Amino acid sequence: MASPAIALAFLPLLLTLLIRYRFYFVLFYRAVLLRVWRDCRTGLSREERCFQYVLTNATPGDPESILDGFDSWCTKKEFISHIGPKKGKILDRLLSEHSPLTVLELGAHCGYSTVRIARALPLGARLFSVEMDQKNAAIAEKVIRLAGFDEALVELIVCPSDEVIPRLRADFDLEKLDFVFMDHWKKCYLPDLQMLEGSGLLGKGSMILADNVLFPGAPNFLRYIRRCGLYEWRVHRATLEYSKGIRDGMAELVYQGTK
Ligand SMILES: C[S@@+](CC[C@H](N)C(=O)[O-])C[C@H]1O[C@@H](n2cnc3c(N)ncnc32)[C@H](O)[C@@H]1O
Ligand SMILES: [Mg+2]
Repeated sequence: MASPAIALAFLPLLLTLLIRYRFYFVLFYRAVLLRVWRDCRTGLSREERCFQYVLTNATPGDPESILDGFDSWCTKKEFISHIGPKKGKILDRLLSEHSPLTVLELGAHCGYSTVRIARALPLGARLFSVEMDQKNAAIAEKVIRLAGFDEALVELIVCPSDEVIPRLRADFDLEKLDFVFMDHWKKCYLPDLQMLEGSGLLGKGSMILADNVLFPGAPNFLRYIRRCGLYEWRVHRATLEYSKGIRDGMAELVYQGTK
């Protein structure tokens, strides 16, 4: 007799939690449960499913239609953590304001942000995109070439960031990085930033844009940039890609070094 009464007593609390955290429940459903179910049903990864959709719906050589294909899939079908159209517009604006000639991207995944960056670069620019997962990189490579970008503009480096950063100067003939987009595992943001500082590739005015610093979050990275005194910085507040109601942000850093 006691259990229905206990259940009733907890009902308001349960409802409050459900309402307060509804966006996180939706994200968990879309990013985890739906993904596992579709992986089993199709025998494909979510990246492969997404790529198949883009391939059938986008126009080769047209980066806009490729980005639209990704956005449409990720909004209507499955969550994939591309930067997405809303935060993507902040990235677009910063690129058009700074016209960087040498760009490093950490975490290409399926190549969505790679295409987004490449299409905004001035003539003669080079984009080095780093992705450590072989399967993701294989999709990214196809997406980049489908968008019409050749290897002179976009070079995909299949390697963990901490192995490639120390080799950038010698192996890729780089003197200075004008723009770095960080969107790989959040625990790598701080060590990779410090490795970039040590490499001498950051010069006065080099910009670093780091995605998802509020969700999933990169607290050590934010603490460091607040204290180190090497950067002018701000956080662009936004919502998580392809989600409503989950607060996220991108950190924009401008290196104040002397080079
Ligand atoms: C959030 S996804 C990147 C999304 C992509 N930037 C976009 O907006 O379309 C993160 C990717 O970073 C890759 N990654 C994570 N840590 C890495 C590292 N240390 N070095 C290279 N790639 C890494 C993962 O394999 C994954 O594909
Ligand atoms: Mg991201």
